[in-house]
Amino acid sequence: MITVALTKGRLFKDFLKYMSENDLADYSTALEDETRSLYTIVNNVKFIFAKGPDVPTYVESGVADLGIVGSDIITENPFNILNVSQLPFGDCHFSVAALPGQESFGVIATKYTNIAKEHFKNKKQDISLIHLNGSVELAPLLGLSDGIVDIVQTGSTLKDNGLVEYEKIMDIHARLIANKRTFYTKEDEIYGFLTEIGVIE
Ligand SMILES: Nc1ncnc2c1ncn2[C@@H]1O[C@H](COP(=O)(O)OP(=O)(O)OP(=O)(O)O)[C@@H](O)[C@H]1O
Ligand SMILES: O=P(O)(O)OC[C@H]1O[C@H](OP(=O)(O)OP(=O)(O)O)[C@H](O)[C@@H]1O
Repeated sequence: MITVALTKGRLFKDFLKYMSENDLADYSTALEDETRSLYTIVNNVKFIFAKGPDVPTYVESGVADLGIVGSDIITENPFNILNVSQLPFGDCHFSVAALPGQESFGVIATKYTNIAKEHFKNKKQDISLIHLNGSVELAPLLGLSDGIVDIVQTGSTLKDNGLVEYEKIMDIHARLIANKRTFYTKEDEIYGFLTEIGVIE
């Protein structure tokens, strides 16, 4: 049996859509189970449902063999894992955003402090960072920060809060990650699963 760590939110919905578009009804039907159970077994594959930032923790330790996670998560906090491939969903990007007319950025609020720190360091701009856990768009509206570094997908959250993008920092995609040891010790099962779901040929 192999174990695959998934997130519970957007990426999970994208993965289900990918499974149903690729005629993998066995998986999509079983995964659509509406109970609060945090794992399910389909065709000898155990899927566990975790928070995004915890997916690489399960994979690094080897209690999960594979994981699906946003590249934002593993860029913000590097893990000792195999970064196997990009998946065809979960596309979005990181941007610096602020109220229109903002002239300089001294204070930035973000959930992603390492990515923000690196970005401004590369631009040789001295900033202070405020770490928030969500709803970061509030910070410039309330004067807590001059701007934010955050994920933008449709742009609706920025627009609905009167903020604009100043700079795109990097693209984000869903990634398939694997444990460095079991990727080889469970090679047949892992390759079987990845071939079945069309991630490798
Ligand atoms: N608009 C978006 N906002 C945030 N993340 C997005 C967006 N669009 C795509 N993503 C991707 O989705 C990932 C989050 O996936 P998902 O929502 O399944 O995780 P989660 O841990 O269940 O979520 P949450 O943190 O919202 O509870 C992010 O790491 C990012 O790569
Ligand atoms: O460009 P959009 O399609 O509007 O998506 C971007 C928004 O989605 C994410 O927030 P999320 O809903 O995960 O909530 P959070 O603010 O609590 O992190 C992200 O932090 C933005 O706020």
